[in-house]
Amino acid sequence: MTREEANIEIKRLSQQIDHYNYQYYQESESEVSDYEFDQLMNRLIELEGKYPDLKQSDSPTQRVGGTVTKEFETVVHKYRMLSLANTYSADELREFDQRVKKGLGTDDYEYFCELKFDGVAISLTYVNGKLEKAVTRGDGTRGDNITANAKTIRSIPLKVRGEDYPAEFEVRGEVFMPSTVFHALNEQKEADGEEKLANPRNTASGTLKMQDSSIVAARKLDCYLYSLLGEDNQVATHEDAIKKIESMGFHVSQTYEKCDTIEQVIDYIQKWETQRHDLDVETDGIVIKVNSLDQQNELGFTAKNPRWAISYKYKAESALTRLNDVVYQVGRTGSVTPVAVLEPVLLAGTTVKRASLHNANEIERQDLRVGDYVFVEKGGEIIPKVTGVDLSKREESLPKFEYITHCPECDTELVRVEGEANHYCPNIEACPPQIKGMVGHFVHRKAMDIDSIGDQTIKLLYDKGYLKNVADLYDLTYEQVFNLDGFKELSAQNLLKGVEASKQAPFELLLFGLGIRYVGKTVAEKLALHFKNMEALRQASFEELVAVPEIGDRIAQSLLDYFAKPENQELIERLEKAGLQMEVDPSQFETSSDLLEGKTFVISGVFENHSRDELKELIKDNGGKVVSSISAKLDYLLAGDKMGPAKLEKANKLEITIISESDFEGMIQT
Ligand SMILES: NC(=O)c1ccc[n+]([C@@H]2O[C@H](COP(=O)([O-])OP(=O)(O)OC[C@H]3O[C@@H](n4cnc5c(N)ncnc54)[C@H](O)[C@@H]3O)[C@@H](O)[C@H]2O)c1
Ligand SMILES: [Zn+2]
Repeated sequence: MTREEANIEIKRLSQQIDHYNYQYYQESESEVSDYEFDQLMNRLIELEGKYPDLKQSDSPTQRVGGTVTKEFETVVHKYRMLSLANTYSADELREFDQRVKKGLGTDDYEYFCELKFDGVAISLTYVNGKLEKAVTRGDGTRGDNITANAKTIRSIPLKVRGEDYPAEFEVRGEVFMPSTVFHALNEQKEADGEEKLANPRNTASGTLKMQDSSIVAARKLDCYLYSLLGEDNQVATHEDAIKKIESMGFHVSQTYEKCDTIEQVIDYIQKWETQRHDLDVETDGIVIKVNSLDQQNELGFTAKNPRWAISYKYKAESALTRLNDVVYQVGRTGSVTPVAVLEPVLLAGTTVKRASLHNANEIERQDLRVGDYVFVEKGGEIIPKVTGVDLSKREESLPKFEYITHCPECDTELVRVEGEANHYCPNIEACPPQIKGMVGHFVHRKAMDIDSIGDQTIKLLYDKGYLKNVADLYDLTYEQVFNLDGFKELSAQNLLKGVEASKQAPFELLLFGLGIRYVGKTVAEKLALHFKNMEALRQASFEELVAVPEIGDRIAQSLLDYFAKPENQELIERLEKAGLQMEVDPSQFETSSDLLEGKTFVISGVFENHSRDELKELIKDNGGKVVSSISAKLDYLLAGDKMGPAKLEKANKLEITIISESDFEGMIQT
């Protein structure tokens, strides 16, 4: 390689890495696997090592990858928040150990091993035992002030436990979304016909950057702390620090271990390689730290990493195999997903024949072609995925891949919604998987709860031509059901009993059961409570819809589209004739009261449990009034986080009663 070639490659790699960093930290998206990313970074480090004079001062090898955003206040870190050097090999760990030994001039040192939690780094500052601020890592020097969001995380104490804490200290840790929470969220997304989230890390990262803390609160994030900083901590080792953090009431993972030698560290790594999958947090490796804080100081830092720590990353298992075909699945909502059909290959102990391909963009980005040799990876997800193409193995004649234009099930031309990656089959009324999916959704436990009808029965009914939409359920006759494969007298009666009982299901469940795009369970509840009955909802204009708290443009438009279709109107008429509940049960209105009769409120700041719109609604429902400016006549200032100082001052001057969200909740409790 000539110097000129090296120069070109360094520039290209830097640009690529900058792009992936931006996507990862700013947009919370991974376009390549961490392993691929780390390979690019290693290549850049290698080239810069060979040609030191070509190294740019702002090279990604010299900087922490993140940036600060405009949406939050910028805070300068008291102690810089750095990255960790990383490795995928035991030999490189042994080299790290040699460097530590040399740097300290002794072999009298210990290591402290922890799992590397795959979330978002956070710094929490406590003054006099109280949480003062929570800041993201940002570019390492400056981060985003996300205190309001961090306060919604239950395991972050607002006040530390006990009396034995330093006057001012900082703890650092990783905010993450527990795997169980992530999977539940995705199930909900699927049921609501929304695009699924890629992984817990990106979801946690995206959630922390939301402007509305009440959504953050609903997302149930968690946080493990793994570092204590400050002038007056009175700890000599990292181990002491972890124990101290724990005694102050912070959440600490119980997976750490102290090791005397690097070989013990390697044992620890092996032990957790498989066990880590049983934890309710995604992990991508191990962090190894020199235990003594004095020795940490002695070793110091490079521009980007501490010299006293390193991370060992587990490589996702990967295999190379031939892509034999691409087939397409049509989901309940008509969304089309491509699936790779592979030459069977052994991966992580199982034979893999199919893998997910995400979407058309992804296929195009990878320039994937049938006949290619592709890399298949099994990460934390259960379904393996295609992560790349081995271009060196491509036959010259392979034609470029063409994504289908028509539905494989009903041959309707596919559409693509702007801003969304997937194609859709718009033929909701007659596309077989969509009909079966719709009925499956309707009878689901969380919707109309007709447990006498499962997927198998739906298929039988559909194949006989008895079921073209959910209203047909209420026209089923005993003879039809009795004559189905595998049905007897009792099972047929049971099925019809279940259908009959569903006529009493509450209106909001029916609304959810209809499977209107973006109308999930909570949205259905909100709409039902607001409009009270089907007719009012059907008549509602776009403006009236978006005026309902938490109903955005997208949901409103979806409802308008739904009710505009004559076949949907007909469906609803049939359901009404069959005797289903078309209005909410009046006993539900008893939440409202006249407890706040005649009282005026100003709402300011950001709240933990409710959005501002919800608070407004609650005040109105209980007879109170929301006004916009503070005057001497005002009764209450309902104050959340980030309230403007001017408002506060004015309220204090006029001696207005300032109440918190929980004070308010107390006021409307009956
Ligand atoms: N796929 C992509 O597009 C892409 C893009 C950018 C970065 N990345 C990945 O991110 C890595 C670099 O990111 P980084 O600098 O945020 O992280 P890092 O891998 O360099 O590790 C540092 C971070 O580890 C975390 N951590 C978790 N558990 C810890 C523990 N027990 N002790 C200390 N720290 C712990 C902290 O958040 C800390 O900031 C890359 O190596 C790559 O794998 C991927
Ligand atoms: Zn179709």
